[in-house]
Amino acid sequence: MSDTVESVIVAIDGPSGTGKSSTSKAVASALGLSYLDTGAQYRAITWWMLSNGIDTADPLAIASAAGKPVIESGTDPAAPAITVDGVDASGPIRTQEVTSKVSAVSAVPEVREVITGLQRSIAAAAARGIVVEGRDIGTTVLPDADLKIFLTASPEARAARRSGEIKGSDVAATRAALVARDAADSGRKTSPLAKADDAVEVDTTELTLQQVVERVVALVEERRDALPGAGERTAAR
Ligand SMILES: Nc1ncnc2c1ncn2[C@@H]1O[C@H](COP(=O)(O)OP(=O)(O)O)[C@@H](O)[C@H]1O
Ligand SMILES: Nc1ccn([C@H]2C[C@H](O)[C@@H](COP(=O)(O)OP(=O)(O)O)O2)c(=O)n1
Repeated sequence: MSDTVESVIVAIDGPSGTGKSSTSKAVASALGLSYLDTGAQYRAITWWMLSNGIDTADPLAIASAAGKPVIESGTDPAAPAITVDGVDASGPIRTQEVTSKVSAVSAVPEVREVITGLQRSIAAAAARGIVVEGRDIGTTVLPDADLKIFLTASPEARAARRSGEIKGSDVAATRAALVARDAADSGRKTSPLAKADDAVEVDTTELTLQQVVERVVALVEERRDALPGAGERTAAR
């Protein structure tokens, strides 16, 4: 291992409830990396559209408004933060209303162009490296990431995890909503949810969160040790 710790970019993609957010935050904290929740950004723009009376069933209206909101993401894994036009949006982006509209809004190419640009500039500014989680990070946003992980889990496990977060929620209804959102996210034309050819797939169905985190941390360390020196690497990019 070299004396200097190389900057490393990690992409973690997968469907809802596979453990992307929990794993990414824990891996970033363990390795001293920045963290970016790209789903929160799509939720934030969706919240802005709803708050500003934009019809989320009208792709043209969404497209023409896509550049208006100012979305800022914090990158501290211990304190994830997101603001829209300077207002804290971390609570409102998790409502059922936003969850039910986010796939339609995030399928609009103009929205993806704006948000993808933001994501690339945040990743480029992360001096020690970053863990970026989403749906199209390994395929589209950061195709040169040093390590790509694709998390999966059975729909049953994912629904049980998600319903565990909301008191009194119905597992069958949660499962149906998850499967519908995955189908919309995987079926859209512009950068759908997909596993990159060079991603490492980790099925988390039978693993604890701690086991997933340990596996990903080991993969990052292995990859980081194999990276060329910082000088050579900068020149190569
Ligand atoms: N391997 C795992 N085993 C059990 N529960 C998990 C596991 N990974 C994540 N969870 C839990 O499942 C829920 C969804 O995880 P989250 O990280 O938000 O998934 P995603 O970001 O992929 O939607 C959270 O309550 C989290 O604590
Ligand atoms: N890179 C990304 C991240 C999220 N999205 C869209 C599709 C997802 O259904 C929504 C919400 O993502 P989020 O990661 O918050 O979803 P869950 O945590 O699984 O509920 O955003 C996307 O299109 N591309």
